[in-house]
Amino acid sequence: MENRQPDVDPAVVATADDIAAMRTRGAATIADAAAKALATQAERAETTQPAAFERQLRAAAETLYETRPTAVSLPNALRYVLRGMDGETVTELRATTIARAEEFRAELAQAQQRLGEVGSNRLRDGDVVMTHCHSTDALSCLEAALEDGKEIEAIVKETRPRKQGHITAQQLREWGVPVTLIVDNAARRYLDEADHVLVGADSIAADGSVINKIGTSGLAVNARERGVPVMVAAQTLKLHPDTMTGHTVEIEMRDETEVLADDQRADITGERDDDGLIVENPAFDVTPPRHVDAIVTERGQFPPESIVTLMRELFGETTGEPWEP
Ligand SMILES: O=P(O)(O)OC[C@H]1O[C@H](OP(=O)(O)O)[C@H](O)[C@@H]1O
Repeated sequence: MENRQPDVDPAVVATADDIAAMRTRGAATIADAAAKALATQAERAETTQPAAFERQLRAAAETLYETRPTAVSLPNALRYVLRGMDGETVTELRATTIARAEEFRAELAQAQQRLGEVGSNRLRDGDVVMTHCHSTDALSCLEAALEDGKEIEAIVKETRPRKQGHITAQQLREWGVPVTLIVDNAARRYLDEADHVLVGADSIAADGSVINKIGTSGLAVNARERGVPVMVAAQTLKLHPDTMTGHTVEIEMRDETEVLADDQRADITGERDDDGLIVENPAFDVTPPRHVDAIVTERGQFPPESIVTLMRELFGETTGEPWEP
């Protein structure tokens, strides 16, 4: 990423690059990396002027924010850290910002653990869980169930195009969970063997819609038809405050080469200079609340339609860009 903000520390730009390229990915992991990057910016900011310090922190937040548009955990993290930046001097501003970032990261880990315990209560000994993509919140539920001594099996969707299902399979096998890996197209067939669909979320809208990895909505529709409950594991950090005031969540469109490599495109188009072949690569889709049974958070589980009450409690009616004072 080109550093258009001269005062932004190279480490922050590197974090932003990693998020944009998905070397750092997953909504919670992105939030954690962003908070850490703001702490680094605070540590390294070279100025004795409080106003310049604040400007640099806001510029760093903007650089991080511009990486990927869908996971609201990113702006929520930036907003949380910047709201803790307080003091009359650079020394005070630096200390409060770093402390706030550390507090955010600790709370993130705790929330994920608490959420896992709630989600685990929905799982019974011997259950088979179908997963989509890789979600640390969803895995936390499985980890807690295993710690409770429950035997769990998993059907893991590979999740085209980036195949993050492999990361899920790797983690589950490390924990000793029997895993059946399937291509996405086989999901409906294998739903007959599943007791739950368990997915994470990048954002939750005020009406209870779940924005998650592309393919989640089709899976949820099929699960409903088969009578398999759909459980969404999402820390309250995934609640999207702007949706309370009518905004929609932007769906990230990623590069076509994730779907079709250049040589594969050439196989299709041959010698033709073919602009009639279009590849679309949306990273996320929207699952309406009627196809979701429960949203599991660190504050308990909620039917999707009631999530707005929690959002009001947590955010009030305030929104705005994360770097705005
Ligand atoms: O926060 P946790 O639960 O780890 O992940 C939540 C979601 O983030 C991921 O997005 P991507 O892979 O970054 O595009 C997946 O869609 C996953 O379900």
